[in-house]
Amino acid sequence: MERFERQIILPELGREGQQKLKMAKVLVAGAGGLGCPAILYLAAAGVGTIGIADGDQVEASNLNRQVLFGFNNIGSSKAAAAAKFISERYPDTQVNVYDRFLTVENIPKILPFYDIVIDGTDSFATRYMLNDASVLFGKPLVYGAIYRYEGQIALFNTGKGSANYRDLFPKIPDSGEIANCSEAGVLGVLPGIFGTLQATEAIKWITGIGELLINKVLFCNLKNHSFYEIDLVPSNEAQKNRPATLEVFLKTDYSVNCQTVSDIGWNEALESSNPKSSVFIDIREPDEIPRWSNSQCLEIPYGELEEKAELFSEETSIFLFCQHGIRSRPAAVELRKTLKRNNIYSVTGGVEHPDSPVKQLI
Ligand SMILES: Nc1ncnc2c1ncn2[C@@H]1O[C@H](COP(=O)(O)OP(=O)(O)OP(=O)(O)O)[C@@H](O)[C@H]1O
Repeated sequence: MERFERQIILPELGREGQQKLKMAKVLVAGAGGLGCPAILYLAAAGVGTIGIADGDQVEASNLNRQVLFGFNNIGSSKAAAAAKFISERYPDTQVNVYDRFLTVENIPKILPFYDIVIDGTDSFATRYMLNDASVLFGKPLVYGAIYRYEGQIALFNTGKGSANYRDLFPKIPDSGEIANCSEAGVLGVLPGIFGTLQATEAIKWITGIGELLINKVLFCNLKNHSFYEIDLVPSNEAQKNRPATLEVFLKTDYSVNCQTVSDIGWNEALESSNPKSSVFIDIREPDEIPRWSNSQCLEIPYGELEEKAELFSEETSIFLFCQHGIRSRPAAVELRKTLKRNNIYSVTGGVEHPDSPVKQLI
């Protein structure tokens, strides 16, 4: 009781609210930038059972924001490392570890056990899959997403008339349209703020405190301190592609809907390329430096790419690169669509990547 004294004295929470938290079961999908702070504050607040699902391992580049991990965790399962962190500090929290990615096959066995789910994942395929599962199993979903200095959060699927992810994004974007943290970068505190807001929304839903973000999306931009909300109107039209039954859900291949572009690293691209059957194309503007003088590399700025790419035979693999790998991704998506073939790649990290031959020449 002493551990929760400061929140029990909150008039709206009290012993009753604390008991509700103790009885609550929250599933956190993804123990990454959003998931880590969410898990930490849920446990600190006294949520009785937390499920942590993630099939990934800790990398050094995660440490600026995934605050449950340190250098000693590099290479370990994120779900197991997060669970260890929590169990050591809050032995009164029951932690269930799912050290695997959530999929259409495993989520029907996991989700029904929980009261609410927090989405801390980073792929469209998973976001739509989690959303559709939460509707099918009648579980509220706390949505959160971040980009560079901005983020958004909402509470979906709390019952009849409550909007879900498909009302916010009816059309699944091509994965290349929007960069993720590894391409766009992220200030570590941003997922800290949004993961904590997600935990807050879950705690409010469990205890019945305050107003919930139902049919609303909250946005925040850290650069100019703007916090604002928009209304979200549920629509039947947005729901037409959502599997209506468990049977259809189990057969849905979410990764097919999210068209993926094969990103390729410099080392793999260089190894698999050969002058007769592949070409590297620098899609930057001519004044961008450093340049790569290599017989296998052509310089075709993004704007001229579509018309000139017709010149390459179907067998030629095309490796597109730019400064950081941000423009080459949508360029590869567009070119794959135009030329109707898949042997077109975006080289991860562009010329600024440490493995890039251009960087190594400097
Ligand atoms: N289907 C899924 N089930 C469970 N966890 C998932 C699923 N898809 C993605 N995740 C996890 O969501 C987390 C998202 O974290 P975050 O956005 O911070 O990115 P990251 O993948 O850890 O790092 P980076 O994008 O920099 O490589 C990751 O740990 C990832 O493994």
